[in-house]
Amino acid sequence: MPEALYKFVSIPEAQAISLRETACLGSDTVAFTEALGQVVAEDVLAPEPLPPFPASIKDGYAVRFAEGTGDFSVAFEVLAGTLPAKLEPGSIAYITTGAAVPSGADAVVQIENTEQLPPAADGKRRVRIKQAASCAGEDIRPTGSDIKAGAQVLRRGDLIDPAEIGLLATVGASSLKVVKQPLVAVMSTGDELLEPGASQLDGGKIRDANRPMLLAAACSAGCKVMDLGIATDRVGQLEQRLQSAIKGGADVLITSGGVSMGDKDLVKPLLEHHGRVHFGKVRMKPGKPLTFATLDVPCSESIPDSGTEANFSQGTRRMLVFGLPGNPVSSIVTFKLVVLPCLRKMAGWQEPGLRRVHARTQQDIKLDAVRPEYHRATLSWARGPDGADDLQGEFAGASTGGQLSSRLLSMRSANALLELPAAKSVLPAGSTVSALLIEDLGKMPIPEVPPETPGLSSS
Ligand SMILES: Nc1nc2c(c(=O)[nH]1)N[C@H]1C(S)=C(S)[C@@H](COP(=O)(O)OP(=O)(O)OC[C@H]3O[C@@H](n4cnc5c(N)ncnc54)[C@H](O)[C@@H]3O)O[C@H]1N2
Ligand code: MOO
Repeated sequence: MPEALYKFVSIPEAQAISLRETACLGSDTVAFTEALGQVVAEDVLAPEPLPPFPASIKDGYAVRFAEGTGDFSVAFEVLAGTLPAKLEPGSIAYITTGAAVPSGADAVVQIENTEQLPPAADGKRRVRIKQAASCAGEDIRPTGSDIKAGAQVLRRGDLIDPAEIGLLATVGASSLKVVKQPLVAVMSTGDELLEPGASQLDGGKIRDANRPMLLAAACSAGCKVMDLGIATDRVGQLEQRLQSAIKGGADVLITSGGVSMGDKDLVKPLLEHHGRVHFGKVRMKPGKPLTFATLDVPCSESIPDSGTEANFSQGTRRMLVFGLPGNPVSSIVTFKLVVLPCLRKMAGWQEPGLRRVHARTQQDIKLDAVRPEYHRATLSWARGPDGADDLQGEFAGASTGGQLSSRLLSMRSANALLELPAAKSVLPAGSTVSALLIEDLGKMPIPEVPPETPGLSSS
């Protein structure tokens, strides 16, 4: 059915429908070093306490707290990674940070609070404790004070960032169960498209921007990808690539182009032929013809029938298909708003939606009379009214300029989509709007600090 005959859905409806059709993938066991960006599928427990022994927090001397200040002979040295002897009364032991505190000692005095004395007649080192430890246990990490034996260090559903990799290493979890990464196939459609490496643009051609961009977007969402190339506007070409996605085991197929009203907009009919189109028109700008379908396709791997090795039955599986509009900005914006939450849900995220903050607009913005707009903007942190107070600051949302859905430059350095209502009016600069985060705010630009006015600087 042509786009005109589809019922409009809103973006929240489109997100709810596509998420409802999306299931979390199964789990895989992987080496912990390969797990970055994935979601943990089982709780991870610490098999032993950390530190596994009482450990010194400082370079200094292991002492008996009750013996206080005075001159002591240094009985032995404890270096990190060695096993100490017992400390007898009346002596102290040199110790380095992280080394095991000898039994008999119950505090560590840092080097700064001691003084080297001339060696004793038997050649033993002697040290003066000038300032005693203030309590028993000072500068000692007790056994298990960082992590108790049996403690849950990662919970099912946690996302693995570098710190989690460090935790897995700490507890010796050399492999673990994680939710599988979705396999995402991407194709571009359109007779006008050339490979990005094409040196000349003759005869009405342009370079294919969407496929590399969407492959990169899927990669940065932690997915595995399959590049299906460019399909010309012919049913056979689209069909052949669809079959490649199915045979290749793709969980998701993303197409771009060919979803609007033209004679050559063939994606919707193709998806209707093979599966169920859940929506084909979304009340949003950019991205109106966004299309979502589910296809029940043969499993790429044969499933062994119970017990009999020789007998394999062919099951079916669900493949999601997102037909994104061809305009490059519409493609990437609909990817962020609708595809990304589904990829996250498949990968095991508990809260797959985009995060929302408030931002103050920096320019007047003309609103679209009919469609709510997702206006590309760069958020930065604006300081409070006196220009110095970070705690009273807020996000400033600067428009990336012309918002035509062909102008990919409007996505450059955009880290948020301002959610603007449809209205026949202009939203004045200084308005507070909600903004959906589409990039890591840790990379947002740092606003310049205004130069100090002479004579007004605070002391
Ligand atoms: N009569 C109507 N025409 C259009 C309507 C409409 O409601 N009535 N909607 C417009 C809107 S809104 C959009 S968005 C586009 C989407 O169209 P398609 O998804 O069918 O995309 P194409 O027509 O194939 O391409 C649109 C535009 O984008 C360029 N393009 C396509 N693919 C790529 C690519 N891989 N890399 C770079 N650029 C690409 C293409 O050359 C076109 O300029 O439809 C409007 N039309
Ligand atoms: O929906 Mo389109 O993306 O306005 O050009």
